This record gives sequence, structure tokens and C-alpha cells, in this order.
Amino acid sequence: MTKTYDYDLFVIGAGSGGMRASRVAAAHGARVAVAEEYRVGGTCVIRGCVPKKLLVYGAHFAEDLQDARRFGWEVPDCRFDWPTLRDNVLAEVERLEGIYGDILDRHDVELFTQRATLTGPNEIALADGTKVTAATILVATGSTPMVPDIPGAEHGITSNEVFNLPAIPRRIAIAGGGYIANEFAGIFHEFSCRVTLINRGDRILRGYDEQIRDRLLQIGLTKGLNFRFNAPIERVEKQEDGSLLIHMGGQEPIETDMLLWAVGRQPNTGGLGLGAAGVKLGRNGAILVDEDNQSSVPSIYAVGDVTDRVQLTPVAIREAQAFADTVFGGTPSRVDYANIPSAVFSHPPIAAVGMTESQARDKLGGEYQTYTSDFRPMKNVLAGRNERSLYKIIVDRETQKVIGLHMIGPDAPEILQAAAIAVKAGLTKAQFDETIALHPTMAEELVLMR
Ligand SMILES: Cc1cc2nc3c(=O)[nH]c(=O)nc-3n(C[C@H](O)[C@H](O)[C@H](O)COP(=O)(O)OP(=O)(O)OC[C@H]3O[C@@H](n4cnc5c(N)ncnc54)[C@H](O)[C@@H]3O)c2cc1C
Ligand SMILES: NC(=O)c1ccc[n+]([C@@H]2O[C@H](COP(=O)([O-])OP(=O)(O)OC[C@H]3O[C@@H](n4cnc5c(N)ncnc54)[C@H](O)[C@@H]3O)[C@@H](O)[C@H]2O)c1
Repeated sequence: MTKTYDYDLFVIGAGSGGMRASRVAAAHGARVAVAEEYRVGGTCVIRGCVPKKLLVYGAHFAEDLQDARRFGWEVPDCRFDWPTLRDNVLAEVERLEGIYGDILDRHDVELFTQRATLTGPNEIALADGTKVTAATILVATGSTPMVPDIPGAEHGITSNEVFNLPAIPRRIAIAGGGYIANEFAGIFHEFSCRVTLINRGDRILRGYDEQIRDRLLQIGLTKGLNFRFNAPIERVEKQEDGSLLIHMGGQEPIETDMLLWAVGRQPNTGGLGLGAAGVKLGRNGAILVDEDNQSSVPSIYAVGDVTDRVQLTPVAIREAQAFADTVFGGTPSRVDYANIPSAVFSHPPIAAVGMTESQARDKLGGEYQTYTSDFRPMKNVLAGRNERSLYKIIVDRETQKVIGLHMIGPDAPEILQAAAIAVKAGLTKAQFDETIALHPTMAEELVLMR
């Protein structure tokens, strides 16, 4: 690397992608600096996956405590204390933030805790006015929640604020039908909040298998969640008592105490100086990159949400690893985007890998087979919980390979992560069937579908 620059690599953003790229590039011997304008760890650790999953665990106790009675436990009427859960989660996040800071320290990555912008293909300006140069710049600034431009939108909160609420509202309306909407619908419902999901379209969780989505919707309705479909929000009105009136196209307005916008995330490229540096942007302001994460300016790379490819932490991490190994490690590698497992931590959760049935229909015509197992988990039967799980396997008729796996039910994400290895490895349905069941489990359904 040339020594005419202050650094070999300057990373903007210490989130999932930026952390991995900084650490690995430094381990490969590069002189690395990273700028973080908020908190080290990024969205996933500070206000995404990690605190969300802890809230999912916290929320699930509502059902566990209820079910425990059927298993012989005398459970007194329990009271949920939100500030206790909130503060414990926030403390855990702070602990993790400290660990991430230590990782940077240990790898001799210089951390600037301030905003950075680009002033040229090799130059960065820090918020305090300092200018630094680097042979390579990696933009890993992530994404930010979208809020529609409608009157009163500012009365709603986003996932940025949801982890710090002073109290759980009595009623919440959640705008959107994707990941965040369905995960927080479950969380708030378990906390005894009256939840209404407001969707501008007619389906939730686009991209997931239709039968699985329908099952989540049915279970949600049975639990008492409210849904509004084809209901674009047009205006939000704050009433004198502080409550909100949400006006939607073609529907009666609804009154609520809190509105959560969960309508997608937008790449963080605004005001970054990318235009001045000559970096080409695509739809939504995403940085356009090639298979090696290189932008239209050869010295500038980008990974993670800011490229708007797949907005998931493990994908950002893989992209960052590939970038650091390719540019600084002398071992070129690329991310394989086929068969990325994903999950929605709803109540109950959904998990999937590979093609949905409708994707198989589009791609293979009639040349695919589906197998389903629709069952009530043993624990739910004894608990008297009328909640059925659904597992679905899609098989390519010609090759007999399992090309899609879709699940809804307790622990589905935990089970699917292991099964995704078999799908990624291209195993056939017969090889699934040859595997002896592990009894009694829910996962055994995967090898028993005929
Ligand atoms: C509520 C929620 C739940 C989620 N749950 C999951 C989940 O369960 N599983 C999963 O895989 N994914 C989940 N995600 C998505 C996941 O968090 C993101 O895909 C991931 O964090 C993207 O990593 P990144 O490195 O691209 O960006 P980020 O992790 O967002 O990091 C970007 C960092 O850059 C900083 N930054 C931005 N601009 C500048 C600047 N100009 N100067 C300095 N610093 C800057 C930001 O402060 C941030 O720390 C969730 C997201 C949300 C919002
Ligand atoms: N479990 C996980 O892995 C997980 C959890 C949370 C978030 N994430 C990531 O973060 C991203 C953002 O999450 P999200 O739930 O905000 O987005 P999303 O893309 O999952 O869902 C957005 C939803 O909002 C709707 N929508 C979009 N614009 C709208 C508008 N103007 N009015 C009303 N509805 C509108 C869409 O139809 C869709 O239903 C996800 O795409 C995902 O990649 C992942």
C-alpha cells in the first residue's frame, strides 16, 4: 500500500459491515481508521436485531407463564414491568457496544466518534473539520427508517425510538406489513397492547411463501391482532388528549396512542458527499457496486444496507469479509447470494430458505413438488394452545433437490438455520428422508414428509 495517504483504509460507519471490514483489513496488515457518528455496533447491535430479539424473548414469557399452568405450575397473576425489561436490554446493548469498541482497539483500528463525509475519491472530512486521506474508502453507513411525507407523519415513531419508550402504550398502530411491523406486532401484543397493523397493500411479508404468511395472519387474528389492508395512511392527527387519529384512504380512521412507522429502510447516502466524489447512486439513493463491492469510483467501495441488496446483518458481514479479503488479504472472494436463510421473529416465528412455491411455479412451470406438514406441536397440545405449525418443502421434480424450505412455528429460525445447510448443499428429498428422525421433536417433520 502506498504511504502517501494517512490510511490504507478509511471506513465510514462502525455497524455490522464496517466493524468486520475494519477488523479483517487491519488483521491483514492495513492501517485502518473508522468513523462512527452514533454508537459502535451499528443498527443490529444498538437498535435492531439484538435488542429486538431480547424483546421477543421478553414478550414470549406472556405465553409461557400462561401455558405453565397446564404443566402443573402454580403461576400467580404476574405483572409485566416494561422499565425493567427495557433497562436490562439497554444495559446489554451498552455491554456489547463496549466489546465492539475493544475489538477495534485490539486491532489498532483508529476510531473517530464523529460523522464523516467524502470530499474526494481519497479524502474524508470529519465533523470537527479534520481532513484525512486514504488509499481506499469503504462506505458502510447502513440505512435509516423511512417515514412517508404526509401531514402529521412526525407524530409517529420509528424503530430508532421504539427501544427507549417510557411506557408501553395501551394501543399501537403499526404502519407496514414487513419484518419490523410483524415482529413488533407480536411484541406489543404480548405486552397486552391493542395492536393494529395498517398495510397499504393486501398482504403481509411479501417475499415469503403464501401459505406460511396466511398461517401467520390466521394465528394473529385468532390472538386478537387487528389488521387493516389496502389502507394507505393519508394523514395523522394529534388530538387534544394526546391520542392520534389515523386517516386512511377508503377506511374509517382509527384512534391510537402510538404510531410506529415500519415501512422500509432507505440507504444512508444523503449529505455524504458521494456526488462530489463521483459515486453513482441507484434507486432509493443506494450506492451502485459491482460483485466486488466496488463503486463507480475505483478507490471507493460499499457494503451492507447502503447498497440496498439484502438488508440483513449476516449479508453485510459477508460482504465486508469478502471486501477485506479481496482488497487487503490477497484472497479474492465474492458473496454467494443464493439460498440466504431469513427469519421473521413474529409470534410464532417464520423462517425460510430458497424458493417459495410461487417462485418455483414461475421458474420451473409445473416441474416442482411440494410437501407439507401441518401439525400442532406437542407442547401446544398439552398447553391447550390452538396454534398449528406449518412446514413446507419445495422439490425440483427433475433433480429431486430440495430448493425451498418454509416454516412457521416455535423455534422455526433455530431449526431452519441447520436445515439451510442441506438446502445450500443441494441435498435431495430422498436424502432428507434417509435421515432418521430425532424423536420427539418438531424438526423431525423435515424428514418425515411424504
Ligand atoms: C428493528 C430492526 C431489526 C432488525 N433485525 C434484524 C434481524 O433480526 N436479523 C438481521 O439479519 N437483520 C436485522 N435487521 C437489519 C440489520 O440491522 C441491518 O441489515 C444491518 O445492521 C446492516 O449493517 P450495515 O453495516 O450495512 O449498517 P449499520 O449496522 O446500520 O451500520 C451503519 C453505521 O454507520 C453509521 N453512520 C452512518 N452514516 C455515517 C457517517 N456519515 N459518518 C459516520 N458514521 C455513519 C451509523 O450510525 C451506523 O452505526 C434489523 C434492522 C432493524 C432496524
Ligand atoms: N428478522 C429480520 O431479519 C429483520 C427484522 C427487521 C428488519 N430487517 C431488515 O430491515 C429492513 C426494513 O424492515 P421494514 O419492516 O421496515 O421493511 P420491509 O421492507 O420488510 O417492509 C416494509 C413494508 O412497508 C410497506 N410500505 C412501504 N412503503 C409504504 C408506505 N409509504 N405506506 C405504507 N406501507 C408502506 C411495504 O409494503 C412493506 O409491507 C427489512 O427489509 C429487513 O431486510 C430484518
